[in-house]
Amino acid sequence: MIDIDGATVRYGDRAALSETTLRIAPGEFVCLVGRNGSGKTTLLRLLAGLVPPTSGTVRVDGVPAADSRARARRAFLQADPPLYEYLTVAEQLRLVARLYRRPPGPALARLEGTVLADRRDSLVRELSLGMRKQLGLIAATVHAPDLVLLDEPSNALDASAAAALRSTLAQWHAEGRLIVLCTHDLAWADGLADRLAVMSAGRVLHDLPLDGEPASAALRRLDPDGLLTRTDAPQDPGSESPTT
Ligand SMILES: Nc1ncnc2c1ncn2[C@@H]1O[C@H](COP(=O)(O)OP(=O)(O)OP(=O)(O)O)[C@@H](O)[C@H]1O
Repeated sequence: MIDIDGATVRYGDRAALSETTLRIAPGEFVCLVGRNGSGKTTLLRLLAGLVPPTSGTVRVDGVPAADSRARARRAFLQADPPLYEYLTVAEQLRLVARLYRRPPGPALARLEGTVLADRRDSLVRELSLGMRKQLGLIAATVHAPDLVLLDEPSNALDASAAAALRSTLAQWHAEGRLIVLCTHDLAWADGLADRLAVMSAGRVLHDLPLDGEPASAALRRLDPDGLLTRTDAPQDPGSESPTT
């Protein structure tokens, strides 16, 4: 269970999140959408315990997001995953598995069927961005987390890696894990997400259940001119009163 209550995050003078409130039940799959700079990554970083709220609270299963009990059950796939550049692919996974006191075998087995299958002995610094993303996802989830946070996970993936990721996410969702994914590609929500959280100017402006409807259709009804997601839209609707 995620409970963000009136959370503000400031970077110096700039409020990246402004009194944001969002609740997500166990097992839900929520897609965060919104224009560049609307606060999606900051919200994920807040949930990952990487930035503290300047005011307000963020709790994961009743404990603050930065608490080690929350960290042990959570994975965060960042847009460019932090990896040890001078380890090989296999060494990276062995190291992370060891840190979580897990056997490395299941993580290494997940390389099969990916472009990394024959790159186990390549240094991480020699991998392409799409390869790094695939390795980053396996490394971030060696501990079978119940809460998975993903920042633009499909960016740089080819069609086959993107399809594999979708099927992994569908499986995790079916297993009851809570998933929060931020994306500019609304098609990613289709058939996967239960809800869209539409962000603007540092707030969740709309919390939109999908009920099986394609995300683009649901969003078009709410926002026919695309003001909330188009990067070339003329004005920022986040200055209006929030409605949910
Ligand atoms: N480390 C930082 N220092 C200062 N300002 C930051 C920092 N990170 C983000 N911001 C600011 O916070 C606001 C929200 O940024 P954030 O990265 O959360 O948006 P986003 O919705 O993820 O954007 P995008 O779609 O472009 O990835 C922006 O105004 C951004 O300039």
